[in-house]
Amino acid sequence: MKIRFREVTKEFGAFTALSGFNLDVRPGEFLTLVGPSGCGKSTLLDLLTGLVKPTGGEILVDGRPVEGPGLDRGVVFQQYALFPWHTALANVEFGLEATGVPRRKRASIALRHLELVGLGGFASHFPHELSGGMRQRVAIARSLACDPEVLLMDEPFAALDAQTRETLQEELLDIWQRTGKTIVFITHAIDEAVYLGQRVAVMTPSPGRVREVVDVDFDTRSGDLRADPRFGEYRHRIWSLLREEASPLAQAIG
Ligand SMILES: Nc1ncnc2c1ncn2[C@@H]1O[C@H](COP(=O)(O)OP(=O)(O)OP(=O)(O)O)[C@@H](O)[C@H]1O
Repeated sequence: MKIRFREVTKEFGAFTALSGFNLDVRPGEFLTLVGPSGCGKSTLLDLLTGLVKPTGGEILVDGRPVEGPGLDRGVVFQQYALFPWHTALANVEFGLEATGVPRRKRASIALRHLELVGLGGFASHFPHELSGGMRQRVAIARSLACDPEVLLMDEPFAALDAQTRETLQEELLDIWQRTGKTIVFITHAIDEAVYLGQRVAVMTPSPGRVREVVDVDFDTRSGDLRADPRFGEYRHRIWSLLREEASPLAQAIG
């Protein structure tokens, strides 16, 4: 297994955010994680990056406990987190500085990754000259340029309009297929989880744990997956799981 969460608990003072959380992620897998607001999705990602320590249990990457942040794990957040005073190229290069890549090599690696996300012609643009979708592409390029084995994504497309979001979803699948990265992708959106994930881990409300992992098994990932009748079936299955877990009040008003 690439990543293992074993009986992970996370408490913030008296509040338990995660309890008995178990999940395995396979090498090269695209796993999506859905759950209600506040169920601990972002906390899980913080644990996986090593920015936060679990209260109990363990998180293993390649069989080794996560001790802190590492270049083997790249992160893309909802907010672009680009430096406004740097060009797209310099933003991607910045990520490479930490990896010890010699200065003269950084520009060519950065450009190659801007090309990978379709922004080869925008290397000298500043973030304010780019659309939201383009800025998020730069953020993805910056993470990929460091060549992490695992890409952790926390609602990276949530702030984008529907059409841009669908375009970026397609592009991300393409990048995943080309690079073979292991991707853990957090989302609120059931459609997005089904479209992107080979498996969808459905979480319970706080304290979060895995309710069920749904295998999403399309014959092929090419073509319009959303038009496949099975897309609707998976969507409904996940919706039902989330609804079963919702509070009686939410069910009554929902
Ligand atoms: N540093 C912290 N101190 C105290 N409580 C925290 C802290 N970080 C998170 N929490 C709490 O832990 C719970 C889980 O938070 P988290 O952000 O992981 O949820 P989430 O599933 O990502 O939510 P959303 O989908 O709304 O982004 C929330 O109730 C939150 O208030």
